[in-house]
Amino acid sequence: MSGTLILVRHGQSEWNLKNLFTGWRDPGLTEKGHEEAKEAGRKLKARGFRPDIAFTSVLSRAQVTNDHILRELGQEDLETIRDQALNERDYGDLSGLNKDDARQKWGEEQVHIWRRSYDVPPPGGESLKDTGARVWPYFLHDVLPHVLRGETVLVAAHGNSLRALVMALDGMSGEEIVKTEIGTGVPIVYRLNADSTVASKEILED
Ligand SMILES: O=C(O)[C@@H](CO)OP(=O)(O)O
Repeated sequence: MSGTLILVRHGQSEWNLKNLFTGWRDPGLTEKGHEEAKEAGRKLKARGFRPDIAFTSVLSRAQVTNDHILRELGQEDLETIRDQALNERDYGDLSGLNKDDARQKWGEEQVHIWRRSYDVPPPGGESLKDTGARVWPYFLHDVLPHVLRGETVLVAAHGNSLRALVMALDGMSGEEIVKTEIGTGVPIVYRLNADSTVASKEILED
């Protein structure tokens, strides 16, 4: 066995609450979102996790979530690497639109395909496959080496950048990933083997 990889989606954002496609737009967290992020930190502290390094995106909702977690752990000065590769999927022309309005305009099925399919991109944006094509190489090159050295690594990111990561780690098919949702502020803890396969996975839900 090698190290531990902790994935956390940011707490609820203002645009999650307003039901808007967000992607690379940069709204802040709601009160509930701040609380969810702190709770993620408390859960990790209660289980004795102490990250050696943290990674996050260049979007504030993920960075603030990372800050809350580190503060709860008493590790606010921990080295944190920010990279665009961990950003949310780019929702292209859908960014800023209301998801219910989009369903009215294009139909329930089409909107679900854009939101959850593996390889159908929304107009002007990234499919999950496109998102994985930047998240996975970054993970392999920058994040995984820390885990394989036996470290505990925190990644605070986004619903779809984490879906891409989980899909690859769990070896899911394009059909399986359609049903996979990542909850806001819910830590997902992987222990990886020395050959980088998954030894165990635990979702720290209430
Ligand atoms: O709007 C977004 O960027 C994402 C995450 O909030 O939404 P969805 O769950 O529809 O992929």
